Amino acid sequence: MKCEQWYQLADARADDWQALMQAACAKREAHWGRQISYSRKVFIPLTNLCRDRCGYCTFVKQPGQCGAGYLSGAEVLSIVRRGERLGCKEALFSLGEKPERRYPEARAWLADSGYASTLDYLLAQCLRVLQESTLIPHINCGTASIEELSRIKAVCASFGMMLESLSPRLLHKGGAHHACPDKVPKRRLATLAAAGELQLATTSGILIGIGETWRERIDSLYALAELHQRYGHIQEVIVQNFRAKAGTKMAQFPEPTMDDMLRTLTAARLILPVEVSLQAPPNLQEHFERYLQAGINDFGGISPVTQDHINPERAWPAIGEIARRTKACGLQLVERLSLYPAFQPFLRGTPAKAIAAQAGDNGLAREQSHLVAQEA
Ligand SMILES: O=c1nc2n(C[C@H](O)[C@H](O)[C@H](O)CO)c3cc(O)ccc3cc-2c(=O)[nH]1
Ligand SMILES: C[C@H]1O[C@@H](n2cnc3c(N)ncnc32)[C@H](O)[C@@H]1O
Ligand code: MET
Ligand code: SF4
Repeated sequence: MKCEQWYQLADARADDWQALMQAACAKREAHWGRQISYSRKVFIPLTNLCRDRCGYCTFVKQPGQCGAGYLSGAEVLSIVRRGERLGCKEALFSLGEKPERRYPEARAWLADSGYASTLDYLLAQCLRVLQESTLIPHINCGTASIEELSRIKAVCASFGMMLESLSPRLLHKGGAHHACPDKVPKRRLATLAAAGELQLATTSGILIGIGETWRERIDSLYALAELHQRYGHIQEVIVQNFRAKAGTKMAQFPEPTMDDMLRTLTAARLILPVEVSLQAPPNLQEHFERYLQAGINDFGGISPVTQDHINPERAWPAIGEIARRTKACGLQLVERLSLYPAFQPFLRGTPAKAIAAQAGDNGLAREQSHLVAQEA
């Protein structure tokens, strides 16, 4: 289907969508089979300070609202050790954008600790996790230059940055991305392209229901598909539904419905190349198993240890519960590693060794080496 035809589906009838959802499921099954994956992770909010002000975000804090401003090395390691004990494989470092450019407090903390920037501190913590634990960092630090990304590549297996939306209107006064230099679509696209140049396995995605139109949503999906066609580095695309949060500028903004999610996921599955994993989070909607009917093959990072620091009021369903509801849909929930196997050749040095150690002894074939062998 052409881009123009997707635009026109904005006001399609339920019947039309039924057939498209079936096509999305058939496409999923042809490549991913009947297995739906998730990654067992710990979430490490290295700093809640951020120079941006997204209208939907409760993660962001001001100096004085978040202790020292940064987690200490000991705090990071303590989260990681708890994760190791519960079989986690991924350490998701998620943090605010370049807070030292906004806050003297952040600059002072970094200088006292011997670091020139948040990125330097992040890289030091990731290296330590890589060297001293069995977990592998997945870094979600926002926009970055190609030089920064090449340093990032040395200490992780994969990088994540949501495109969010290509809509430039969201940057206007009253929009979700007003006063957010790091949410300018061009800068997001440039970061994703630089990751492609470096052959850094990348997770991206869109946040839906933040004021974008259906057309803009389709444009965002096409932009991600084109990036992957050009560089081959997009390992997964997340379609995440906006949740309104008290205390934010968008507290009264309407949330996307289940139908919005199903239609967007269907479009994503049919627009993106099939080898790009399609992920939706199970904790942001009651009947998340319905996403399976729109062609997703992955539920993303789920933690038995930490909360979802981005959506702290939305507890993850227990992994057993997700497995049960997936099975009731005729599919099987399986654990995967943070890096998909097609991307192992991207890795060099320490991250390559770490992934080989995680993938090496699971007794599965190479193409399934990102899956964790199930108990008999
Ligand atoms: O628990 C969460 N994990 C989030 N993840 C992690 C994700 O669920 C997986 O852990 C990774 O995709 C690795 O598989 C993100 C990763 C990104 O690269 C970009 C955005 C997100 C957003 C979230 C999120 O809101 N909550
Ligand atoms: C880490 C990712 O979490 C997403 N994110 C941030 N705030 C919210 C919210 N209120 N609802 C849903 N997703 C959110 C953004 O897409 C960000 O990139
Ligand atoms: N601040 C980064 C971003 O918005 C990381 C995720 S939000 C904590 O892209
Ligand atoms: S979503 Fe990320 S960039 Fe936006 S305010 Fe929150 S921490 Fe900052």
